[in-house]
Parts: sequence; C-alpha cells; structure tokens
Amino acid sequence: MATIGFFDGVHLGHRTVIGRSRDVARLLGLPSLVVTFDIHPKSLVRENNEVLLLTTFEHKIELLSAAGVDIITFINFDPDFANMPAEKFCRDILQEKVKARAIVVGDDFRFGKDARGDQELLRHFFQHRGVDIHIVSKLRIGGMEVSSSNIRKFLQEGDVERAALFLGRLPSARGIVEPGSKRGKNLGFPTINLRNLKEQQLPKNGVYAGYARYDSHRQKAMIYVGAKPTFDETERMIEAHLLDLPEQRENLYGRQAEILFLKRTRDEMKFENTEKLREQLEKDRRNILDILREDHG
Ligand SMILES: Cc1cc2nc3c(=O)[nH]c(=O)nc-3n(C[C@H](O)[C@H](O)[C@H](O)COP(=O)(O)O)c2cc1C
Ligand SMILES: Nc1ncnc2c1ncn2[C@@H]1O[C@H](COP(=O)(O)OP(=O)(O)O)[C@@H](O)[C@H]1O
Repeated sequence: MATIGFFDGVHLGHRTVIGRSRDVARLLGLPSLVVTFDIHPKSLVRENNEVLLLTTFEHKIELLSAAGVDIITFINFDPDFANMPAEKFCRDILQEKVKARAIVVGDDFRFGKDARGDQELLRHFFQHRGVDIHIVSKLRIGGMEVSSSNIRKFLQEGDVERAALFLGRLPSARGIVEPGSKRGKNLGFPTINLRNLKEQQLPKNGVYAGYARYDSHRQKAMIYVGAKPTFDETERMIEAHLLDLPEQRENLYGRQAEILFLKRTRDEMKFENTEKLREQLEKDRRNILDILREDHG
C-alpha cells in the first residue's frame, strides 16, 4: 500500500492522502508505505529554482510516522531519476521495488520525465496487474488549495496563522542553538540564536509570539526573525527569548531547538540606541504574554 510525494510540511492535504493510504492498508492487512525523495524535485528540474522547505528531513520523518506511516522509502532524486520515464517509474519503483498492492495519490500528482505520469497513466499501467489506484481530490480551505507553495507564500507574507491553519500545526524552524554577540544578557533579554537556516522557509522578518522546544521542554517565547538592523548586522537568523526559563543562567548552546510561530506582533525596526530597543522589548513581552495566555493549543 503506497503513496508517493515529497510531502514538504506534511500539511493537512498530505495528511488526507496519508490517512486514506493508512485506512486502505489496514483493510488489506498491509503496511502503509510512503515513497519520497531526498531533495525537492523542483530544485533539480528547474534551474536556479531553490525551494525553501517547510520541514527538515528529520522533522518530515517524525510527522510522517506520527501520521501513521509504517515504512518510508527514500529515492535519491538525481538527474538519472529525474529523467526516468513515467512507465519505468511504475515498473521499477512501484511494482518491483515497493511491490505496491494499492496506490493512493492526490488528483494532481505528476511524475516521471517531463512530468508525463499522471493518474491516467497509473491506472493504465496497473489495470491488469491487480493494483488498485485511489485518487484523493485536493483539499481546499476557504477556496484556496492546501499546498506547500501556498504555505510558503503565507510565511513570506508573515501570515503564520494562515500557515498554521493549512499545516494543521504551528509553522516552525529547527536548528542548533549558537552563540550570538552576547548582547542579549545585558539587555535583559538573553536569546537562543538559530542560524544557518538557509534551506528553511522562515516567516517574514519581524516579531512573533510563539514557543521554543528543546529536549522535551516547550516554553513560551518572544521571537525575532531578521538581521538586527539596529546593530548593522547582516546575517538573517532567528532569536527567541524564553519567557519562563526557570534558571536564567542555564546555557542552551549546542542544543537542538525548534521555534514555533503562533502570531505576528510587529515589523522589525532600527532603533536609535539600545535603550530604545530595550523599552520596545518590554512592551513586546507584555503583549506577547497576553497573546500566549489566550492560546490553549
Ligand atoms: C522579541 C525580540 C524582538 C526584537 N526586535 C528587534 C528589532 O526590531 N530590531 C533589531 O534590530 N533587533 C531586534 N531584536 C534583536 C536584538 O537586537 C537582539 O536580540 C540583541 O541585540 C541581542 O543579540 P545577541 O543574541 O547577538 O546577543 C529583537 C529581539 C527579540 C528577542
Ligand atoms: N530566558 C532566556 N531565553 C533565552 N536564552 C536564555 C535565557 N536565559 C538564559 N539564556 C541563555 O543565555 C544565552 C544567550 O545570551 P545572550 O547574551 O543573548 O548571548 P548570545 O548573544 O550568545 O545569544 C543562551 O545560551 C541561553 O541559553
């Protein structure tokens, strides 16, 4: 029982397809299996088209497993694979490698060289081979398609709430906590800094209410995305001040952290001096604590 796709974000549309695949798998007494790719197909097929991702590799695996997928098969999306004709994909991958007994795909699923493979081709190839093809129609919310590219667009606009609605969870970014310029502690707002986020689609620069997850903790956080224009820095990163860290001296450098975005609260600003920045951060804290008090998610 197989389903195929890149599944970036594992959003509500993906979960509809995966849910159907899991249900059919249970009925047939088979494991449910996802065939996915190590890099985004578009980043190879279209030149200079870098696709920023909604989920890291590890995060995607966690979300797929939580959605009830039993087996995940990764295909190395190299030029040879990109040039594989659709019929060969059906035969070599779906029939011989995966030994699919049934296949579930979304109604706009395309595959194979020049994206020639579609549901008709799947049906045609498998009709005399005892493999059922199930088509799931595209999920829409408020008249808009639930798609990874629409979610990326919402994040670029800073609309993390709409992104959350389509993802079925809060949008987030993951990284390792790294040292910054050591200014935060003097300001009264120490922050955990995540950098090297070049492959992830971050929300638009600005300030957000949200959470930080590390180890097994989840903490309220006031979050900044940007390059700190006040200090003429140029590297875009995420900074999060944890609002109820029990021991303020605790050091989180080197830990894996996930920053989750709940609500955008303001644009980033260039402050005249550190004192003005500190005053604004005090206001941000009050505002963000009010927002987080109302959040029961
Ligand atoms: C909630 C929040 C909002 C922030 N807003 C801005 C801002 O509007 N403009 C800016 O230049 N820096 C902003 N910062 C970044 C601070 O300048 C930065 O955290 C501080 O300089 C400490 O830097 P460090 O971690 O490198 O020591 C913000 C930080 C936080 C936590
Ligand atoms: N409430 C807090 N929120 C975020 N980090 C905190 C907090 N309290 C202590 N820290 C620690 O302080 C360090 C950040 O201090 P900061 O002066 O901002 O340095 P840096 O410039 O390296 O980010 C982090 O290692 C973090 O673990």
